[in-house]
Amino acid sequence: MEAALNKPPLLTGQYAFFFDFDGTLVKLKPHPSQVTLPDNVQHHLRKLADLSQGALALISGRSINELDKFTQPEHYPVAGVHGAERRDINGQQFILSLPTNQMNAIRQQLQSWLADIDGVQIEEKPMAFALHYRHAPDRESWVHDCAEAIVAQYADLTLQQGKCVVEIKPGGVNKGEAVHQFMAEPPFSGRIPVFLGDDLTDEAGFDAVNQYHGVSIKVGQEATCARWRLEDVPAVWAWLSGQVAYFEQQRAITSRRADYESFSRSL
Ligand SMILES: O=P(O)(O)OC[C@H]1O[C@H](O[C@H]2O[C@H](CO)[C@@H](O)[C@H](O)[C@H]2O)[C@H](O)[C@@H](O)[C@@H]1O
Repeated sequence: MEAALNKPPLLTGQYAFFFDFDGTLVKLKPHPSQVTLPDNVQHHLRKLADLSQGALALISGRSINELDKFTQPEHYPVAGVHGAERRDINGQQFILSLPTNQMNAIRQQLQSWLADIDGVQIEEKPMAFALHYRHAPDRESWVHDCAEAIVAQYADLTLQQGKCVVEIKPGGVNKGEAVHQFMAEPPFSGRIPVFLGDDLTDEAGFDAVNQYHGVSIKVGQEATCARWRLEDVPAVWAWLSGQVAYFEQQRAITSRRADYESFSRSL
């Protein structure tokens, strides 16, 4: 583990919240379809979005469609596939798509190399492929070779490493760019960004947030450019619940003070 980082301080200002999904809001599971977002965490996310005037977004390697299934009925502002797709607070979508014939050719190549390998899973997204080897650790280097061979054929693609996964995604997109795009528009602009994430793809998000002198929070023990650290997913849940409780208390105090001032003016 690198230099010890402290737990984040209690946040007391006007913030914009950015959450990674897998390994941050939900515990990692053997298969991508097995993760669940607990009801109380959903509840706290909803409250935090309300308390920050909607300045809360998910920024994930998963597709927007997938993320919406986990958070329904809420449709948060969201960046999916590491920023290749994004939906703003008004529901407007910005999609960087790949040509259909390119997606077809990649799918075919990946299937011919990897489809019958036990424990390797090809996850297809609208403009990317994630190659999972959590259940075939001895195949890691073969999976990486295949991903590199694909990327070598297309100038518009790049690799993204993750936990037991290597992804083939469009070049030039990353979570940092997604943070900048959200921060340029309401209700995020003018607020201090906070980003929580656990994996390599989140480092670009931390870097962007650090540029705003914001609050970057690494979940887990690996090396990072984040400035604060939380131990694991349950620690994120506890932090979220504590922040919501604090903001609610502040809102109640402000409202009582307003009542009192209006009462004293009426005397
Ligand atoms: O950016 P994230 O929200 O963290 O998404 C990153 C990738 O997460 C998923 O894969 C990871 O989580 C799975 C479920 O716990 C786990 O089985 C897998 O080994 C991990 O790599 C998701 O499947 C990918 O599409 C995301 O890009």
